[in-house]
Amino acid sequence: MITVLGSGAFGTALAISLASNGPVTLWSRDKAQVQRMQAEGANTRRLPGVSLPAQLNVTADLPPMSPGSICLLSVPTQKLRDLLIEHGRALAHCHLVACCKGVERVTGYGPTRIIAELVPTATAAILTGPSFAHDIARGLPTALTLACKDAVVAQSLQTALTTPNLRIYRTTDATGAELGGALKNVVAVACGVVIGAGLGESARAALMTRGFAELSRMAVALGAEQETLAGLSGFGDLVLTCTSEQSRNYAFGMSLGRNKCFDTSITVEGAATAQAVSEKARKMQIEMPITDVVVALIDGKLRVSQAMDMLLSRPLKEE
Ligand SMILES: NC(=O)c1ccc[n+]([C@@H]2O[C@H](COP(=O)([O-])OP(=O)(O)OC[C@H]3O[C@@H](n4cnc5c(N)ncnc54)[C@H](O)[C@@H]3O)[C@@H](O)[C@H]2O)c1
Ligand SMILES: O=P(O)(O)OC[C@H](O)CO
Repeated sequence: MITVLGSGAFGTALAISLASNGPVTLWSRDKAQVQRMQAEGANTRRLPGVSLPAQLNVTADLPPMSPGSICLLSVPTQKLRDLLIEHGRALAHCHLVACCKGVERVTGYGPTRIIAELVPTATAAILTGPSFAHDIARGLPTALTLACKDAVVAQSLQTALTTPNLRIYRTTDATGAELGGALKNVVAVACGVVIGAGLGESARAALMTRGFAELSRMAVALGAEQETLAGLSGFGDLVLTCTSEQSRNYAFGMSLGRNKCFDTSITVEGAATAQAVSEKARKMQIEMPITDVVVALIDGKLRVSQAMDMLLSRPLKEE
């Protein structure tokens, strides 16, 4: 039995897809939301228009976990620590699969390191790659990367999480998989700004390319393999997130580019990640000009025109 913790858009979508293999439990901390989902047979707040299958049990009571149980942790990265502080003991001997993309603002840690710190007896893994919750929930074909440092566990999770519409690849490079997924969100915010401000698709293509160079520089310095970054969890997700208005990071960037407000209740992982990574890069003396500009725009310290001037006036160099 697979348990998904967190009944937001992504957790619900994964639970729906996994239910085509067998029974799945979807846990939410919010009793009222559970009652609504049970009554309506859908998660109308986060995934409107998609019915919950019969094999999916929605509950506010965390079921007992036997050793080796698979638990997907689908909450925003900035909330993962709170979830594990509250429920880590119940998850002590599970395979914990982070389903979030970000770097923790306060510590600079990625999801697998947060798991390792708070639940050291569990196995930490991450599921990431180009995928919109609505696409997965509607049964559209999607390919993701499952990363776990333990090759044997990686293989068993790959098998368990593959469904008719979810094709899972595996890697032991958890650092590469989680950094690619986290850092592409920052580039997506920047691309949204460019399109929102009417600067054109050529500028976006340049930003995506230089953004990929920037995220690779940082991720490799932190131990990622370049091959992983060029795969689904890095380049693949960068392409999706930087080109679709379905992306919340991209949509947030567009609102910055248009000088419009954005609903603060919407999960935008790239904002906190940009701040965490910009600080880390400064300490490591790694140049991340796009990330720095995203932070300055979010903080209101730069206008879009000034940001573009800063990026375009950098010293000329080899590609
Ligand atoms: N939505 C997508 O299309 C998509 C696709 C791929 C990956 N992701 C990733 O999935 C992660 C979650 O995103 P989402 O779209 O599901 O967000 P969401 O905003 O739809 O849902 C977040 C959920 O987390 C719950 N939550 C927050 N703090 C919690 C806590 N302490 N304990 C228990 N539950 C808590 C909230 O109640 C909410 O149900 C993000 O890292 C995102 O990058 C999302
Ligand atoms: O809506 P976003 O921007 O959080 O993107 C969702 C996924 O990460 C895309 O793969």
